[in-house]
Amino acid sequence: MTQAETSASPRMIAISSGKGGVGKSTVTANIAVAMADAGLRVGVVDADIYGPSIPRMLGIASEKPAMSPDQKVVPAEAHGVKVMSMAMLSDDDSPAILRGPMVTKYLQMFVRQVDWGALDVLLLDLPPGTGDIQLTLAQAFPLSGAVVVSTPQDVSLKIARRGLRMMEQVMVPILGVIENMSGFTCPECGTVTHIFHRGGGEAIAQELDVDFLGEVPLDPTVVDCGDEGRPLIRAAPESPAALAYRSIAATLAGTGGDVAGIASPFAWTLAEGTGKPAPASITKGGPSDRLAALDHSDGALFLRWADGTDRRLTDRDLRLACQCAQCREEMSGKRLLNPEDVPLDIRLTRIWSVGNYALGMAFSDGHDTGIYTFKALQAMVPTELEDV
Ligand SMILES: Nc1ncnc2c1ncn2[C@@H]1O[C@H](COP(=O)(O)OP(=O)(O)OP(=O)(O)O)[C@@H](O)[C@H]1O
Repeated sequence: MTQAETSASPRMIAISSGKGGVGKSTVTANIAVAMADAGLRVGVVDADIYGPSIPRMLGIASEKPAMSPDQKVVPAEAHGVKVMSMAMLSDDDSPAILRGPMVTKYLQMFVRQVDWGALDVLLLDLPPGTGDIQLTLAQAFPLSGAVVVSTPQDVSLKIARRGLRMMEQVMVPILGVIENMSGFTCPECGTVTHIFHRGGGEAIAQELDVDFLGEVPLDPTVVDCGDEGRPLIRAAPESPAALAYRSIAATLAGTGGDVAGIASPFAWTLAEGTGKPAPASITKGGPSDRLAALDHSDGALFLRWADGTDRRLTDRDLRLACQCAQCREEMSGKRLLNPEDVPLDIRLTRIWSVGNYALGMAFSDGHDTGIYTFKALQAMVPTELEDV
């Protein structure tokens, strides 16, 4: 039975890198084909909106995509992999002028407005870096996990470490580290020689307690393959780099990476009773930082965590705890909201998921800019008595 038959949505894996040019897109294209060869239904979102290269690497012609009868974009398909990329929508140069919020908008469209059909895995080739765009993307999608690609050089590994920390902050599980261009494959005899310091990726993985997924050697054929639109895994399937791609793909396809807890995204409108997330199963000793159930009654929100513990917080306590810039001074953390201005009968009106790590909440006073991290919700103690 495939993954898609057992779960409604595909496993969404982000392929990230702290800096550009480390081979993130090449890795994405090759492991996508390796997964498709292994029988998985695979999609790739080329989220590297400023330098989309997946279509070229997979030999996809730059034609405007067709629309499905229900007005969704039909993804391109090559080597058994479905692809959506900015390169398919515009000229090469135009994406660079997009600002951060537009990038997120486009990418949400790439995930939700594309006629993917049934998929087992959706790989997201993220833009390089650890800035706002990457953070927003990690928040916008219910990612099952992220992979960090790095090269063996010290500076690149330091940057990879930053990328891993960023994913940790937004509670995206890190599925592992890939070291690319690790050693040189001789074009004559296929022997791999380590020209840079070896083992840095593995050391970072160890240091941060995540898996080391493998090392892909530097192979001049990779460059020609990328330019010819034929991934190495097809052009030289027995080369050391192709073997590495296949082994990484097998590990990623096999590892859980599924997020325990209620399915996201969701948006629950309390008055209408629409969009309430279904409760998820609870495992003894399960993760305490995943939400397993949400309920609301008598002016209070009930939260149950995946380890079985729960918490009841009144709507007013939640409104008072808002950490947004209107309610808290950013630097000092001082509360700007006067508790006397918050009516005793204030009510929650909407609750929605923010990535895998927080809830957004709207209240009957019209306030809706607060983001409540699971961590903050767990640490909350009722404040109403002392505030009134
Ligand atoms: N293992 C490898 N051996 C040799 N060349 C490689 C290898 N991996 C990637 N390359 C080459 O390195 C260059 C950069 O690769 P790629 O475009 O995949 O990097 P990227 O991290 O996605 O870059 P960007 O910052 O543009 O997103 C390409 O020319 C590619 O062919």
